[in-house]
Amino acid sequence: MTQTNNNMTVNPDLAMERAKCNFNVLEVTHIFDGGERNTLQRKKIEDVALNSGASKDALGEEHMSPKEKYENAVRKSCIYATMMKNELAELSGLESFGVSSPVIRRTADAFFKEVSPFLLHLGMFVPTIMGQCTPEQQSYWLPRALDMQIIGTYAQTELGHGTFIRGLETTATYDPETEEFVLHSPTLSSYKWWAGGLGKTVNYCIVVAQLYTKGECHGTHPFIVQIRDEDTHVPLPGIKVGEIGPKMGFNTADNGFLGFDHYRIPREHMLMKNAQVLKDGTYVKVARHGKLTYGTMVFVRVVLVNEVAFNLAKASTIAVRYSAIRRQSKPKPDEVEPQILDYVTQQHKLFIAIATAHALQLCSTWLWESFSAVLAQMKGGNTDTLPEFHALSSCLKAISTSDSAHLIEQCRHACGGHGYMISSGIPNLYNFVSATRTYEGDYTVLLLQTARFLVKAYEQAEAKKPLTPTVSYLAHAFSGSRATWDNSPDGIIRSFQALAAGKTAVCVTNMRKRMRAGLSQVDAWEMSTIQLVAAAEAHCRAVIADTYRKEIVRLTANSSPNVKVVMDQLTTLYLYYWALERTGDLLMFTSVSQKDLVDLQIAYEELLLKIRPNAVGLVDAFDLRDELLHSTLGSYDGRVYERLMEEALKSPMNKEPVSDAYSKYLRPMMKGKL
Ligand SMILES: CC/C=C\C/C=C\C/C=C\C/C=C\C=C\C(=O)SCCNC(=O)CCNC(=O)[C@H](O)C(C)(C)COP(=O)(O)OP(=O)(O)OC[C@H]1O[C@@H](n2cnc3c(N)ncnc32)[C@H](O)[C@@H]1OP(=O)(O)O
Ligand SMILES: Cc1cc2nc3c(=O)[nH]c(=O)nc-3n(C[C@H](O)[C@H](O)[C@H](O)COP(=O)(O)OP(=O)(O)OC[C@H]3O[C@@H](n4cnc5c(N)ncnc54)[C@H](O)[C@@H]3O)c2cc1C
Repeated sequence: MTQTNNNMTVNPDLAMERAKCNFNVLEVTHIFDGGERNTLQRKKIEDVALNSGASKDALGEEHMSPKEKYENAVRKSCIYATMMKNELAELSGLESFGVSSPVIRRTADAFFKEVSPFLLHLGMFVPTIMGQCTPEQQSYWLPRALDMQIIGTYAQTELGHGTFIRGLETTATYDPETEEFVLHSPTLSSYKWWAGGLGKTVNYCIVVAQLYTKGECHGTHPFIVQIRDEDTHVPLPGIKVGEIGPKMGFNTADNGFLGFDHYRIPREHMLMKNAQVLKDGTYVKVARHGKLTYGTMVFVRVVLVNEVAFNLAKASTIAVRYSAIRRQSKPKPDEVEPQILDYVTQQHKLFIAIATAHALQLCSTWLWESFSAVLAQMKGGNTDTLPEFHALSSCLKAISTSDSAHLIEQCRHACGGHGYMISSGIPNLYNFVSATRTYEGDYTVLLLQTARFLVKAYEQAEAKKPLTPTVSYLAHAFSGSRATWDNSPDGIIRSFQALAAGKTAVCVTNMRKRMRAGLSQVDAWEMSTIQLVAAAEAHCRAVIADTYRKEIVRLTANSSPNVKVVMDQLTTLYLYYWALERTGDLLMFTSVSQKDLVDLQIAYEELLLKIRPNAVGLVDAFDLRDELLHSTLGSYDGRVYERLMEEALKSPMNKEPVSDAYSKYLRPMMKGKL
């Protein structure tokens, strides 16, 4: 593994762990990166972007005021944007800045402990222009956006509605006299709320509003709207815009609010790929599927699976390296205190995080490829695969973000008190990832979208109609007997599928019973939603397990024997872990016995011991440079205590020997003079 400083002194425990590792770390790096070519390209990009030191701050972000933090984030965003235009675009094989790649996104993380105020420009503004504009509109807006002559965001959510897009209240009313749309915020709850970069950074945004023309509402549509002067950056007349205030994370993203007072924009500023308003106000629907205007959200849901895999890889790197250098307690009085990584409970907390990072990384690549295939079909006018893809991307977004947030928090627990320090890097990772569970579609809401699809697929299976690939297992849901338990990887995956099918069947049966008892379809659905969410979760676990296993078998076909073994151990660990988490369900829907489960628990514990010697090698294989980790606990050299002390000494509280608070409050109080 290449490090920036080859002469570093490494903590002896970490050095010992690296000597113990029995597989070729670089080979696993290639698997995680999706091939040797990608690794080489990533390293080149990282070298150019990070070796200059431009990502570093003189004073840690955490010691800055909110205003200083924001300004510093803008400063570094501009440096990074300029690098991307100049050096990085060619290196990454991108034609121009803006069409971001995961590697470019990841490298940017070295510049920000929280996030860039440009995240929404790259993440949603540019993709919406690419996905929702006509070719003419694109040729006008895209070059300006890619060149950062304009900076934009995506303002959909309002104070009153986020989930229920059809309930948005902002109106865009067409005026044929002037050939303009009049944007208006009729109520407080209709104010746009949350859009990243809106508070202070952007001068344009995509606004999602209810379209009215000829007195008729045609539902929500996207518009491109200038909100600040291109020269002075002053908000334009009719625009009320500001920043929404401190949050749990995302504090450098200047999330904002936005209101319109009869604000006029040209007709051409409606994004017209999927629907158009002609000069005379006639509404023309172009798209063959009603939900294509939700396309940017689907894109970001796909991207997020990769994003959280990366953040989980970071958290597990920090926690595993720290657990290798940390020694605590003395279970054997005559021996030295063990590394905390030797505790089986610690391995139970951490190895699933490593395995999940791999599982999600591989699923994200597979999901991206499926997305590309769906997009290619849609280009030819065929939207048949969209419902399945919507169901798939919804559940993968929900489960990947939720599992990653949970496991990052588990990594923090694994680091004891020091994990609670901002300088450990884990709190910022958690704050970032826990938000991903909510934004771009809340966890429960998205799983219920998948459940809709599962119920329909179940009914198709019942009617012996053909099923789409991700739910083909439902065809076996009507055998009448419980699935046969078998603890081989394929056997466990079949059991996960049986759980998903069984849970879906229970939902359908209960809904039908409730409807027979007099409930409406909507109420019967509502009463079953706890189980529907559980069914969608089970379906998603089956998809992840199946994809992870198949991809690892494929990707390690030519690997060296020890790499094959360790990758197989990780996938097996993932399967055992989730089987043991779902023992109740397995007992309900498969033939598993109490003895089978006791045996599985023992096999799981033995697997942890087998993985233990390679644990540091496995996180080294994520190949995350120190600049990306921002962590006192997780650096490659393991100088944990030195770094913790160095960081503590940087605290502005340590600048003066006696705090002003002493003379102002403590002394008067102690002397009875307050
Ligand atoms: C380069 C980038 C690098 C890195 C990126 C890193 C970070 C990310 C970048 C930015 C993130 C930061 C900020 C976050 C931004 C945001 O959060 S933007 C706002 C996002 N908002 C949401 O996600 C709202 C969630 N709500 C919805 O999606 C929908 O409203 C809904 C809950 C799905 C329901 O919609 P609706 O009420 O209109 O529909 P239904 O009546 O329930 O369903 C009707 C049928 O339509 C189907 N459907 C719904 N959605 C879709 C879709 N997207 N595609 C296809 N089909 C869809 C639905 O299944 C129903 O089908 P039916 O069952 O056959 O009837
Ligand atoms: C950090 C961050 C950044 C964001 N950035 C942007 C941005 O740039 N642009 C933008 O437009 N938006 C942005 N958002 C908004 C985000 O998309 C919404 O917050 C998200 O979609 C959830 O919607 P909501 O807030 O309305 O939650 P709500 O829908 O009010 O959810 C609250 C609770 O109600 C439950 N619930 C709601 N509806 C249902 C239902 N039908 N069935 C069962 N349960 C339900 C949910 O599960 C949840 O438990 C951002 C949010 C965050 C946190």
